Amino acid sequence: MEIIDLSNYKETRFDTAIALGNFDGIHIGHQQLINAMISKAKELGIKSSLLLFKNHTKTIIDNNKPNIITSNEQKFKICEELGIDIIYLLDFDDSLMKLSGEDFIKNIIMNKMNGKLLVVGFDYKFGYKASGDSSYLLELGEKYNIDVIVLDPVYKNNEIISSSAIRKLIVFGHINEVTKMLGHPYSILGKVVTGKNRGNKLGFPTANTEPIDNYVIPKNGVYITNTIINNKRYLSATNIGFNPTFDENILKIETYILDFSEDIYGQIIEVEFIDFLREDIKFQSKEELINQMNLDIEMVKLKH
Ligand SMILES: Cc1cc2nc3c(=O)[nH]c(=O)nc-3n(C[C@H](O)[C@H](O)[C@H](O)COP(=O)(O)O)c2cc1C
Ligand SMILES: Nc1ncnc2c1ncn2[C@@H]1O[C@H](COP(=O)(O)OP(=O)(O)O)[C@@H](O)[C@H]1O
Repeated sequence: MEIIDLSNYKETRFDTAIALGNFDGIHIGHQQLINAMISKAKELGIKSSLLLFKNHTKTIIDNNKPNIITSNEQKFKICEELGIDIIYLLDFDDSLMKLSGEDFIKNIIMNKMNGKLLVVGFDYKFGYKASGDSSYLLELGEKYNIDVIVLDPVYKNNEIISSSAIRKLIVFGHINEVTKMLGHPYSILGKVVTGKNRGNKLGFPTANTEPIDNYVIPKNGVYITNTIINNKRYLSATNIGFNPTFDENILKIETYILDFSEDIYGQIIEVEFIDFLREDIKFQSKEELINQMNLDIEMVKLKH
């Protein structure tokens, strides 16, 4: 897979099929759309691609940094696994925001990417103030001789699978549902930072992580997780909360990694959420907390 930054680039080597959208989470609906785009691209003998914005469109439109499910780095990895040929990256800036739908198709899709086929979801919106919808895209496709495929929504339990539905499920800690809708575990990439140095003394050192992006944070509690360090996956238990036993006031995401004893301060690790175990509790003593943590680890071993 090739990653191409379109800020100072123009595709002149080949024609492309392009999936358009935000693709936050790359959930099973997104995956179906991407797979449809890849098979059609193969049929036509052109390259399969995805257009992503380097920054979320909302950061420019209303100065709002929305919570995300997947960072761009994670999207690249999933796209590579799906078999996409190219990821195009575009800065979403003021001038791009103000492009009309028609100019977006002419200036970006045609002139910069040699787009011959566009695949979008039923609710795709484009152009200044999201004025263009899928039927307008079909019209423009006719006008400029670009194939356009609009796909129907994908349902799970009578509900449309959407990034916003998944964000809510994450916030409520419904991890099983999240995994079913995503088709892969929800995971947070974070840098290991120092904490209060209490973990080791309790017999449970924890890697405290500072998320690398503005992720949706699951509700406070203890989770069965997998932690990926240097491409190796370890079973782990993650606590999200304010350490109520110690009356702290900073939200921490901290992970005890089973069968592990390395110093990983400063490293970027990935924590995959597998299941919710229990609520965060204020214990009366350190000993009670340690007893409960031992039980948690037993549960992690049993349930994973
Ligand atoms: C599996 C697990 C469960 C935890 N559960 C709780 C809890 O219920 N209540 C609480 O106050 N802290 C809980 N903690 C957090 C500990 O208080 C925390 O790891 C300890 O204070 C170490 O903090 P430090 O990383 O700043 O040194 C839990 C930690 C782990 C790894
Ligand atoms: N099994 C383990 N799980 C998590 N971190 C571990 C483990 N073994 C060693 N470590 C290291 O120990 C650090 C955590 O120790 P801890 O006493 O909890 O200190 P801190 O309060 O700085 O997090 C981690 O950041 C990591 O570098």
